[in-house]
Amino acid sequence: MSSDNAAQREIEAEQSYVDMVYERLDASAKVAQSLVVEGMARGHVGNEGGLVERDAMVFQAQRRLSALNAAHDGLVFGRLTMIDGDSRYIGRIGVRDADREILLVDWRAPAAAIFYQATAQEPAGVVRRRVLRCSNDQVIGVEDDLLDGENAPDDLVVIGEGALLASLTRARDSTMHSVVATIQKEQDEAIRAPSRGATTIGGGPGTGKTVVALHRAAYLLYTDRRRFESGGVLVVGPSNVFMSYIERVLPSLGETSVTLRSLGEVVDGIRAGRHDEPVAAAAKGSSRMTGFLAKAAAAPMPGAPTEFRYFFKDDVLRLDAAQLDKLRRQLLAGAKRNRAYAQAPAVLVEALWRQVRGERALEKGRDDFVEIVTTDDRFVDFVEQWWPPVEPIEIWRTLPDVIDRLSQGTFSRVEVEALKASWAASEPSIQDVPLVDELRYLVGELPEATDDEDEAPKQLMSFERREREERVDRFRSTQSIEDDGFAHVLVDEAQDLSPMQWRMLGRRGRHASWTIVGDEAQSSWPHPRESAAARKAALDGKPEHAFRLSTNYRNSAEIYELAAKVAAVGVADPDLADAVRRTGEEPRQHVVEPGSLVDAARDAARDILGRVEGTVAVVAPRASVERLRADLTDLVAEHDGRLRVLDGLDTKGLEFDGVVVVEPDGITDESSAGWRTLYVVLTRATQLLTTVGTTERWRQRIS
Ligand SMILES: Nc1ncnc2c1ncn2[C@@H]1O[C@H](COP(=O)(O)OP(=O)(O)OP(=O)(O)O)[C@@H](O)[C@H]1O
Repeated sequence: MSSDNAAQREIEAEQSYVDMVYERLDASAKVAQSLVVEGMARGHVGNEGGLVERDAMVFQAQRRLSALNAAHDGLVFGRLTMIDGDSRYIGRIGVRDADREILLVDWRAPAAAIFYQATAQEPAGVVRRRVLRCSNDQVIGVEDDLLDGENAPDDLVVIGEGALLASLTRARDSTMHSVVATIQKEQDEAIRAPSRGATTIGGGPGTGKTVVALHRAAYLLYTDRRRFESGGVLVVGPSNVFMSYIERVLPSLGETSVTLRSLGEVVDGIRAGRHDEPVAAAAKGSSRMTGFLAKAAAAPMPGAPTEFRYFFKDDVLRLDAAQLDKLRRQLLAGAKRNRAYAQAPAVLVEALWRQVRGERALEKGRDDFVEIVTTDDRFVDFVEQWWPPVEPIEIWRTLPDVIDRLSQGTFSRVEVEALKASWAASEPSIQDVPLVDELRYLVGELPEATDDEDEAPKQLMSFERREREERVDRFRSTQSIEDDGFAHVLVDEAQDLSPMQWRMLGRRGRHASWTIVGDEAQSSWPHPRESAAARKAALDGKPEHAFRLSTNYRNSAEIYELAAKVAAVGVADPDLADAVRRTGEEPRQHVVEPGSLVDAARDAARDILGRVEGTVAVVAPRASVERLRADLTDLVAEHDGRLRVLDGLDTKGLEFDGVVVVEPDGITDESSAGWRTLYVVLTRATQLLTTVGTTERWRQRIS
């Protein structure tokens, strides 16, 4: 029998088992669907109990349905043949037959752990590990590992060269895929680590840190669904491009309840996608910002009145700037700015009452005075201007105007100018988001508005109702800070987090367990010590458990050898990974005249596009990427979806079959973290790498 025939026979045999599992999956989906319909019908009963019951039932059934649908593609991916002849099938979710017998073991269940843990040295009762390659519900191939040849029956068929290699050499597309069928032992250990304190996953580029962390999120949800689903799991990555790259992994593992946010989107209501230039970015990320922001959060809004005059019977009552300032401090000493909103009228009225000397007023007494003043539009208008409820973003907009006055000595002249220039753009950058978050916590929230006029803060009584609601609604465009906490926080590319970003995430993970993924050698943050201190504060004494991944599954050995030399310039003692896959394709380097740089980049991209099947990136320094993108519009359009033009920072965490690096010296010169950024860029390529530059100082430095 030829090996092709043998493989075909095995595929057919597996297909009949897989068909049976799909039949059961479809039956479960039908049950879930009918529960949704039944649940909806219960709503028509009309009483409150019926509605609550309906909501719970429909919610559960719909969740089950979406998990079943999400797991459909490639549902069955593994089979263990045990020493006693039994078989165990492993899949994205668990499936039982009509008699509740297990047909498919969920990959996260303890019974599936040996699928990942068994090795030829320690087979743990497994004779053969088989990976089923499927396209939707069709088995298209099998790849076997014989783990225990001595105990294998004579007729055991072993096919293929191993599933891992087959999966590593596939062409890359625009999204990351689950690696559930080929998780390696050291990766599995990090995935299944208990959820206590902070689990850190380190290792060089391409070692699977991201994909492992995502599988870990799915694992945690499986092991303690109540805790993690109700408390929430937050996954934070560096950029919007990165988030869309990873967004399909968890749904394909049947998990749809995880919150994915890029660093520019952590605060509700803000979607920032732009990086600041390095000087402004470093200043905004520094913990020196905290003191300045605290002052800005306490300062009067620009244009706030500095005096109040009030004519009352025989008196002219007056609060001057110094008195108002004192009252302001008194209010802020007692509560956060927006919380003090309700107390402001009382404090002002009290200060005015102390000035009353006229007999007529004194005779009528304090209560009469308070009643008259607080319902007088002149007073109400003044309070509204002097102590308005503020959105953090409104204070953020004042920063360029107050920085000179409020930050004396904290920032250098160069930093102040860079900050002002960056704030000239009307929308926040990625680096501004933690600043807005800091301000949210500094100013606090308004007390809940109430529909009952009597309970509403007094100062609003004579206001038009519509105006009040508008203001309060606007304020609420930012979610309540009480809702920020999560049960688990997973941070990817953590080496890049600035101190201010750590503070922002720390607030979300105060009571959470954490998974922290990173590689110092890829860091683009220039001040690691300051960040380490902020990280420590964010984790607040939680115990850390470290895992290190050692094999680079992404880069060819040829590409990684070049990149590793660049890493050694960027950081002392980089954590280098073992890249074992050789392709015979050495990276190419071209040096050209400045006038032909764009043409050379275009030629290199065209060449690579012709030699790989999957995605290609052209990567340039930040300062020139927009221009290059415009120059290459036609090429990008011609290769719809396969070619992207990016700057170095935007390539974080991504991978492409081919990469063209334009002007590497421009990338290393860009910031003090430039060499590490170049290391990141070079390690994005799975197969082909070409550099094109007008100079080659970087090559001389590493040779
Ligand atoms: N066990 C595995 N089986 C198949 N592919 C894998 C495995 N582990 C990792 N990979 C693949 O290797 C590539 C790199 O993985 P990933 O992006 O998670 O690495 P990383 O360590 O986060 O990299 P970087 O630090 O450079 O961003 C991905 O294509 C991933 O699917």
